[in-house]
Amino acid sequence: MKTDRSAQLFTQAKTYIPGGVNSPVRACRSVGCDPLFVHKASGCMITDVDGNEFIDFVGSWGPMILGHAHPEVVEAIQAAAVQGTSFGAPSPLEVELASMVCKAVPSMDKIRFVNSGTEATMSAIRLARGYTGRKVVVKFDGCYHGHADSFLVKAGSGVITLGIPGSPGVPEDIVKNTLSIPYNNEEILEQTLRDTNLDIACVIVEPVAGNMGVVVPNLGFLRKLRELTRELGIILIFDEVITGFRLALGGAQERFGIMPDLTCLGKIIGGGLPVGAYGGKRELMELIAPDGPVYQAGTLSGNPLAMAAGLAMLRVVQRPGFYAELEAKSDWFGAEMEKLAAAAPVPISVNRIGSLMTCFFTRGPVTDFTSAMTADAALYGQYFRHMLAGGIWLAPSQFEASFVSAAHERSHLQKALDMTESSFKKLMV
Ligand SMILES: Cc1ncc(COP(=O)(O)O)c(C=O)c1O
Ligand SMILES: N[C@H](C=O)CCC(=O)O
Repeated sequence: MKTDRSAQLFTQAKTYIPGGVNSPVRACRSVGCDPLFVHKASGCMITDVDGNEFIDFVGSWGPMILGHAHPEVVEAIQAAAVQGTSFGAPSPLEVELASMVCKAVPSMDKIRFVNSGTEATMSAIRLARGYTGRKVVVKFDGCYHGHADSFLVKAGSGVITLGIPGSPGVPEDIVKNTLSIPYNNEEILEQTLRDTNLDIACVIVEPVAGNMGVVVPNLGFLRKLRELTRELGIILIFDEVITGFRLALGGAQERFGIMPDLTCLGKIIGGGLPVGAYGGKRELMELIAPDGPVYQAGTLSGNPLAMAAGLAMLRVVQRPGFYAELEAKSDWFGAEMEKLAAAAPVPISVNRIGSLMTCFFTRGPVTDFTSAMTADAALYGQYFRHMLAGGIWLAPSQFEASFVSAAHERSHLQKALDMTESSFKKLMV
């Protein structure tokens, strides 16, 4: 594969940008190659600056549920752009998207738009602390909630990929108010939440973990989490930045029938433009300024281009049969992957729910951070490189999700399966 132009750009990028990238996992270090620079993307295809074409299973880390450059999304952005790109004042599109999201997400009465998933989670824990008057945030090992100080404790995503245990620059005083406990472990959960020495304001959870690779929760664990937090007056925050509008129109909460107090969103609701949001019960959301004293603001929040893109995307996903179709093809794809994994020369464990999947290079089952960490990241690196050479664009880390989109047709998925079969055969232990 010719990669001269990407190599040139990477050299130039490293001169001006730390590691040559604007988000660490993109540097592809854990999979042993340099990043390819993207020229364009359309549907489920992505084309690099050297003209190589790939079937994309990253989808910009989740937002592109319709595939790239969906005509209705592009048209909406163009139409919004000619009216002005930011006003710093309310505009009608925000109201329309807010009402659409609140109607779709079962537990959400009110919503506040921000500019990223990180801003959403950071603001949600501030609100939880403001409401309860308590300090401690409980999270789960291997879950990732963005890069705000409070979350960089046993975090997932790039933090695992790069093997960074915490992060310099995050004061001890902040970290001591974050408690990270194992995912899917009801006993430790109950012990922790009932500990009267802890001043717990909230629990934040990915209702399906996507940032240590995909880890599906035991329903009993999520139910227990809901019961205990309700009983103990602790705010339950679902971080649905990945799962929102992906696992169902109403996200994981609709799929599992478990309602949090606050929900964080991002990715799909911005149609591929920078966005985040948090929302929930009226009584909580009315504490946010200017209605209440919990301050949170943003120059570009409710940006008209992001609102227009999000609205266009959400209109499409609400069409009859959208999720049933995405689910059916993901089920078929996942089942075929499981057959290939079972026949592979090395142990591989496939975790999947709906259109989210991770092949862990370990015997499994992978149910939490400890079992995810038994995966052989070097073997994943080999797999990644074989797949890339065969025209398949996967997440450049063992500890991330793959995403199937509405734009993937059976032929694309079959090509990915064929490449997977031959890549598995080439793996060298
Ligand atoms: C579950 C989850 N929460 C929060 C974030 C942070 O979102 P962002 O990268 O938009 O800040 C991400 C992704 O990065 C995520 O996957
Ligand atoms: N795992 C992250 C989002 O879900 C990956 C995105 C990033 O941090 O670049």
